[in-house]
This record gives sequence, structure tokens and C-alpha cells, in this order.
Amino acid sequence: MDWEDWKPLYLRIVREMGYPIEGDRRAARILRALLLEGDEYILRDELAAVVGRKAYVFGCGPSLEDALQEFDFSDGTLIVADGATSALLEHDMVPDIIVSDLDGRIPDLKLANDRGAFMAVHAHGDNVDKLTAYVPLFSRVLGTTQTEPLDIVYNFGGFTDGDRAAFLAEELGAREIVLVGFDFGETVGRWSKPGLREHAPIWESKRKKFEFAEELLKWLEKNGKARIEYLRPGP
Ligand SMILES: Nc1ncnc2c1ncn2[C@@H]1O[C@H](COP(=O)(O)OP(=O)(O)OP(=O)(O)O)[C@@H](O)[C@H]1O
Ligand SMILES: Nc1nc2c(c(=O)[nH]1)N=C(CO)CN2
Ligand SMILES: [Mg+2]
Repeated sequence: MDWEDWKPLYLRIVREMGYPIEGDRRAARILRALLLEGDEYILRDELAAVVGRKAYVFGCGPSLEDALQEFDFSDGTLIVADGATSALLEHDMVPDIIVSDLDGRIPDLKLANDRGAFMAVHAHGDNVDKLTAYVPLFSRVLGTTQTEPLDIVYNFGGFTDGDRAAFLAEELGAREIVLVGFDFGETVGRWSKPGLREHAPIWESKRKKFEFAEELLKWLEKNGKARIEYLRPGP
């Protein structure tokens, strides 16, 4: 997605969420500097080579666990939103790509990365401390931003880790995107935050994030090239 197409959506998000744009810009510059320092960064084409025609994108909704038990995912690229990494590892699956703003369980992200997963690490105004602490731990890292892209820090569109993972899949060539554990609704899945032991009732800022994520996925369905479907486990 071009920055010019993304910009109006982004401006609405920051206005409604109350994020200072300069904070997001600064985070992108810091991520860029960390990537250049560490020399473990990758470019778009290297990540595109990992994405097949069919991609499963795993969110952290409460249905994730049942879906992992019920379905077979061997015919597509496995792209996880952040904490969903831990759920896949518990099912002896290693994601191909982790899309994260680094608020998942870092030891699990690191384990999956050591086992071959590529990282798409997102910079925003509220995760600079996490970027600084954890980016140097990882290999094969592609940087993303939600403001203007920089040379090695990309903006494929998308806001939350989940919908951003779908935008990344589309941009890197997937033409069938299957969303797993994308329940949204009133309950935040337990994989969403390292501190959560159980699924939790939604809180206000998360509700706003879910609203944008759903809207953006509808936008992608309408304007993207990929067919998007939701996979839901049986009752
Ligand atoms: N019910 C749900 N509970 C949790 N995540 C969900 C749910 N439904 C869909 N998702 C998707 O799964 C993703 C999980 O990622 P993660 O929990 O790290 O959130 P995030 O985008 O980093 O937001 P936050 O900054 O609030 O943690 C979300 O971004 C969201 O798009
Ligand atoms: N500034 C800012 N940007 C974000 C944030 C956040 O908390 N602050 N959370 C995100 C993950 O959903 C994506 N983008
Ligand atoms: Mg996250």
C-alpha cells in the first residue's frame, strides 16, 4: 500500500487514539538506526520470497487454540501476530513470519526466530523502549512503521499486529489470506499479553484498536488483490 493511500487512514487513527505523530516518526528513525547497527536487517524481497500464494495469518483471539487443534495449516505460509507465536510453539509449529510490536512473550519470539522465523518488527511511539532492548536480540528482521516509510523501514499499511500481518501478506504476494483467531468482539484472547493468564474482558483502548483493525481488514478485502477468509473452529 502506498503511503499516500495509507496516510488518510493513519491520520484518522492517530487522531482518535491520541497518538502524537512525531512519536511514531521518532520510533521509525530509532528502529532504522538499530537495524543498521545490528546488521541483521532484511529487505522486502527477502521476506517476499518467504510468502507463498496462500498465507495463514494467526491473531490472538480466544478461538485460536481450538483452530490450531482442528485444522491443518501445512499448505500455506504461517504468519503470526505477536503473541500467537506462543500458541503455535505449544502446538509444535514454527511460524514463518512474526509480525510484532514486541509486546508478546519475548523468549517465545526469540525461540521461534532461532528456529527460523523471520521478524517484521513494528516501530511506534509507545514501544521505543522495547525496540531498544529487544531488536538487537533478533536475526532476519524487517522493520516497519506506520508513518512515512524510510529506506529500510517499510509501511505496507495496517495498524494492529493482526491486520498489519494481513496487509504484509497481501503486499508480499499472498493471494489467499486465511485469518485464524480473529474473533475481535468483547474478549481479548490470553495470548495477547504476556501478563494475561485467561481470556479477558475487553478494555477501552483495545476496543478502539479492534474497531480500526476490523475496518482495515474490510478495506483490504475490498481493495486488495487477495481473497480473504475467516477460519473458525466448530462449536
Ligand atoms: N479477540 C481477540 N483478542 C486478541 N487479539 C485479537 C482478537 N481478535 C483479533 N485479534 C488480532 O490479533 C492480534 C494480536 O496481536 P497483539 O495481541 O500483540 O495486539 P497488538 O496489535 O500489539 O495490540 P496491543 O498494543 O493492544 O497489545 C491483534 O493485533 C488483533 O488484530
Ligand atoms: N503510537 C502507537 N501506535 C501503535 C500502538 C500504540 O500503542 N501506540 N499499538 C499498536 C498495536 O496495536 C500499533 N500502533
Ligand atoms: Mg503486539
